[in-house]
Amino acid sequence: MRDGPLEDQSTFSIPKVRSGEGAPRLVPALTLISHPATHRVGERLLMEELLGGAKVELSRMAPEFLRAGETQGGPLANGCLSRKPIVFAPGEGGRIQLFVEEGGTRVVVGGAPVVGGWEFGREELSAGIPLELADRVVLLLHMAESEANGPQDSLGMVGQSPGIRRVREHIRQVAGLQESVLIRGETGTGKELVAQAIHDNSPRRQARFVDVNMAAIPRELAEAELFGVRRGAFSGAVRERDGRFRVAQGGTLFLDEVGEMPPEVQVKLLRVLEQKEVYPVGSDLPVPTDVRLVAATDANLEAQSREGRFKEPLKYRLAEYEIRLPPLRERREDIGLLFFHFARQVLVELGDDTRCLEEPRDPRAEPWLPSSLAARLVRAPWPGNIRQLHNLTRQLVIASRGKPHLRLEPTLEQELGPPATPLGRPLRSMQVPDSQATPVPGSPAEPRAVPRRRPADISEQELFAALEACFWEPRAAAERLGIARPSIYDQMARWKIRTAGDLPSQEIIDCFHACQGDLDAMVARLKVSRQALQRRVRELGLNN
Ligand SMILES: Nc1ncnc2c1ncn2[C@@H]1O[C@H](COP(=O)(O)OP(=O)(O)OP(=O)(O)O)[C@@H](O)[C@H]1O
Repeated sequence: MRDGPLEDQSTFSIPKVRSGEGAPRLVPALTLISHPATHRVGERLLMEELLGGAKVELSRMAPEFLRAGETQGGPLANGCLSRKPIVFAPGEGGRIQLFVEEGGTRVVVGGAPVVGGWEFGREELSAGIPLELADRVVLLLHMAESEANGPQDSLGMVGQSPGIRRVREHIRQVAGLQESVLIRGETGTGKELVAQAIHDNSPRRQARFVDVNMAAIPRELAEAELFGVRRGAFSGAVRERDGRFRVAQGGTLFLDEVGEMPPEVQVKLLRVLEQKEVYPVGSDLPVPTDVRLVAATDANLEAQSREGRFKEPLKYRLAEYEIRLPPLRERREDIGLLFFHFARQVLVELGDDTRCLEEPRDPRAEPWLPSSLAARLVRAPWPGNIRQLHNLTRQLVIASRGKPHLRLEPTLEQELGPPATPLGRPLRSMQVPDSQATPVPGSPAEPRAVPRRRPADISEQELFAALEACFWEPRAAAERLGIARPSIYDQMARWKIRTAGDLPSQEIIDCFHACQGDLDAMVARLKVSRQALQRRVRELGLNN
């Protein structure tokens, strides 16, 4: 009796592009999914410049890729990539353009080589676009959160995506407390791993972590399993038996698939949680209990409550703190890291050589994980989430034993979805726009997707919305609105929208202290261009 697919139950804690105070800032980014030096996988390049209207050039030599929260990294540095850069440029309406010169690095997107100019839409960007470079390196072009505060202890969980970083923060916040925790997320997203991490980081770590899967216990035995049995309580009960509560005394009891709990057991569990004592089946004598409860579900408990199948008060008791796990399709940037983590595990387990995970001496050698396969992994639908990726990695590695490269057997084809679906569309112009230069009005050489408009026709709301969507960068907002760049400043003055230059020094100083110097937090509060604000902060000597 499982609910169908969730109504996006596990996703609502994942930030979308939002604005306003405290909202995460999304920046176009490139994350390494596959690289012949597999230890580089997971490093990323944030392309902040695109938000400010400038372009980013990517070659073998520059720029540097970093792991989220770290400050030291390096360029792609693979001999098969050209020194001639490929170029990323901002398009209209949040789109991103890619320019590949002939004779430079070969780039394959959606199964087809890109030559000249190409453009990707916002929806494609939020799903993530794999770019195969020179058949050696696979990058995911996507939107990432810019703020990642320092390296994190993994807590046994692989991944650097904002979703998994947030889950780790939740675990750290709640582990040391006594609160019950409800972990929600689709099947295979790692709920049990989170429960274990909570226990391992709690003061109860020396006592037991007891795991009960409510879906695996026959209904009629559920009560006895949890609360124990007194001898003679029913015809089969010849011996006294401790329930799971008793076994977990002093430790953590993990109730997996809690939505499957029979209603009569729900009532008893609620009483146990309220009175902190259990009644074994067939006994009137309460036994005091000291157990921390962690529960997990992929079911829609709210719908079950409405239908009378799950006691609402129990839901509140179980969810004194709630953690939601993102599905894998919303953290595709972690797929490379997870794949190589599982592949290493399997190789070690099989006693096989792990040298295939090191950078080959010959830079022309094909990588162990072919780029086209890495690109397919990153775009697959993954309804079974990390468990499915784990299983598929195992099968791939085992089926390819003794071969120089991983090969996708026809039996695994179906799991990954269609081999290559087209992504993006070609641009009419092959020219990289000089995005730093002021465009010549009406120049026939510059094709424009947004028609030119009279600045006076732009309403206050429209101007504000464009600035907000462009993270308060006037230049980008002007492009978006289809007006000349100098005009946007006139319009901002007309509607009394402040620029960083208009802010009184004292306001900047106060905000700097309130935000503890976090520039992104200041931008969210003051609603002005980041670059310009940074200049003011520097001029005021606040950085020192
Ligand atoms: N972040 C992660 N890093 C490494 N392995 C992970 C991660 N998340 C999940 N896994 C692995 O994926 C598999 C499924 O995880 P887990 O059993 O915790 O999922 P679940 O959400 O509890 O699944 P279900 O709802 O089906 O019980 C396990 O092998 C687990 O070790």
